[in-house]
Amino acid sequence: MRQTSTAHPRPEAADRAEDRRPPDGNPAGAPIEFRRVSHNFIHGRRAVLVLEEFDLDIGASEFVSIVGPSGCGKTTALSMAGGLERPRAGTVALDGKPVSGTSDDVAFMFARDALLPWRRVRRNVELGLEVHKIPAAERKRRADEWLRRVRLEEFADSDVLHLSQGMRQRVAIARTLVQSPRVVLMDEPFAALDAQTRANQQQEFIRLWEAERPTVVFVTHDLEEAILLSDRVVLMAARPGRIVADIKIDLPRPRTQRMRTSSPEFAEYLETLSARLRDEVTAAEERRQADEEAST
Ligand SMILES: Nc1ncnc2c1ncn2[C@@H]1O[C@H](COP(=O)(O)OP(=O)(O)OP(=O)(O)O)[C@@H](O)[C@H]1O
Repeated sequence: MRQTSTAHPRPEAADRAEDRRPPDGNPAGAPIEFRRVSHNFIHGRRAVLVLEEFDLDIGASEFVSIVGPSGCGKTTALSMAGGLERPRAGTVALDGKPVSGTSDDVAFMFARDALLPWRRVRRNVELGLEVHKIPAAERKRRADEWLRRVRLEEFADSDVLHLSQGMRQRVAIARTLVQSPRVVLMDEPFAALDAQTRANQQQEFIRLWEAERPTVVFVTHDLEEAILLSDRVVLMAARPGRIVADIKIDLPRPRTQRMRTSSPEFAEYLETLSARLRDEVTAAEERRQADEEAST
C-alpha cells in the first residue's frame, strides 16, 4: 500500500490519546484500527473489489476525515467501523477488539437527519437512550441537558416538522451525543444543508466535539470542512479503495470559520489536498472508462 505523509510526522496513537482526554470524566474516545482490509461487492456476476489492503489507525479521541472520489469506498470503510459491514479479509478493531456487530459505544450521523416526525423534539433526542433502556427521568434530564448545549431548550416540546433544517440537524447532533458515544461515525452529516447553515453546524459541532472528545470518523466531499474539523485528513484512491495520503492538520484549536480565509496554513492544506484529490478523481475516471471499454 502506498501511504504518503506530509512533512509533519504523525504522533503515535498513544501520544494523541494522552493529549485528548475529555475534560469532565466522560468516557474517552476509543481507538480504531483497520488492518489489511479488503472487500468486494458482487455486481451481477462480477465481484468488484472496493477496498484492498486498506490500513488505517485512528487514535483515541482523534477526529479523522476520509475524502476521496465518489465510489472509492469511504462509506464502506465507515460501515465496517460501525459493525454494519464485515470485511471479506483483514480486521477492523475498536478499542483493540475485533468489531463483530453494532455497539453501544458507537453512534452514527448521516446527511439525512432521520428525525421521527411523530415525536416531539425531546423525545427524538431520547430515542437512543430508550433503546438502551435508560429510565425515563434520567432520559429527560440528559435530553434537556443536550438540548441546552445545542441551544434548543425552548423547543423541547415542539413538533420537529416546525423546525428549520439547521435546527433539525442540531437535534440530530444532540441525539447522537446524548448517548456519550466513544466513537461517532459521520457520513456527510452536513451535506444536505445550505452553505450558511452548514457553516453554523460545523462550528456548533466543533465546539461540542472539543468539549466531549469522542473519536470521530467523518466522511465528506468538502475539503474545507475536512480541514476545518479534523486532526487528520486521509485521502482515498478509487478501485480498489486504499489510502494514498494521510495529512495531519496542525491548525490550533479552538478552530473557527475565520481560519478558512485568514490562515495561510489552511490555504496550504487546501491546495495540497485539492491537487491530490483532482489527480485521484481523474485516475478513477480513466479506470472507469477503461473498464467500460474492456467490458464492451
Ligand atoms: N451493498 C452494496 N452492494 C453492492 N455494491 C455496493 C454496496 N455498497 C456499496 N457498493 C459499491 O461499492 C463501491 C463503494 O461504495 P461506497 O458507498 O463505500 O463509496 P463512497 O466512497 O462512500 O461513495 P460516495 O462518495 O459516492 O458516497 C461503489 O461502487 C458502490 O456502488
